[in-house]
Amino acid sequence: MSLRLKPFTLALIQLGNIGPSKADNLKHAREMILKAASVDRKPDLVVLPECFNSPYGHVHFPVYAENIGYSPGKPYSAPESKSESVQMLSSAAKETGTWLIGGSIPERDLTSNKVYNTCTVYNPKGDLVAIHRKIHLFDIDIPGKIKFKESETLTGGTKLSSFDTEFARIGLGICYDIRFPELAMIAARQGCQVLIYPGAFNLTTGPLHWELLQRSRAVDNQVFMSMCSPARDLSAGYHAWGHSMVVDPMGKVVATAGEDEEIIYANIDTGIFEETRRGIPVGTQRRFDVYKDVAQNVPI
Ligand SMILES: O=C(O)CCC(=O)C(=O)O
Repeated sequence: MSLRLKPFTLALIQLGNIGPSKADNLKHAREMILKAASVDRKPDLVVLPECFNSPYGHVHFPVYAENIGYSPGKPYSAPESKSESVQMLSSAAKETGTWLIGGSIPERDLTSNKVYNTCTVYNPKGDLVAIHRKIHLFDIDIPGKIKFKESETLTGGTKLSSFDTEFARIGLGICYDIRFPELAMIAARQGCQVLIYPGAFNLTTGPLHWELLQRSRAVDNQVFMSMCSPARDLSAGYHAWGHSMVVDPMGKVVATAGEDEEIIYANIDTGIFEETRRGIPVGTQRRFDVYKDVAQNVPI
């Protein structure tokens, strides 16, 4: 059943000071969630970046990984979770009374022993209501620039994820997932009006692709698209691009951060959503009769 988009305020925390101490990372993230919520017009939804509790790199994932008590097909829980990150996020959502997309953390599935890059989502009561395991792993090699291979230690998720709030249906992805338009397209067709992907692009692909990809997914699907990055830290092993961003369904950047730690806010406006879909009705003009085979597995 589709759910009507209502106006709401989104806060993105471009978190800095992510170092080797998980306890310090969690403490700082918690302080920033409280700070993001302690403004006159409290945001409805607060978002953290990808890998906010650990340094970013495949060697770190297994070391920082936590079991979050999730088994596919079983109801989620938060209060019973033994994961210190889940406990912090759940209590911060409850304390602030806001929805919270808890960026992502390395997650270990105790049954399979596999490690995932996982986003967890909490309602204002602190219940864990959704999880997304990064589907497309960040394996790239641009000679002389950047080589990264998440698949050395991570396994890709196998499920699309979204959740319903009282103001929107929100589709989830993590970083590299944005390069695969199918994910966003399916989420939009399933009624998501807002797509939020915690991410951490880099200084090679960030300048060219970070904004381009978000504006593309927003325009393709006539949705709000947002990615939340860590702040740039040139003393860390991985240099994040920063520039956390919110794009509206016409492709306009409505909020953007710089490179440093910062909280940005965006008012999600239903007018532009409705006008875009009314004015450019691509949603009802698709020619599946012509491109019905597009979903076939034909490599480019
Ligand atoms: O796609 C990119 O260029 C960056 C992706 C990335 O940093 C990630 O998936 O963590």
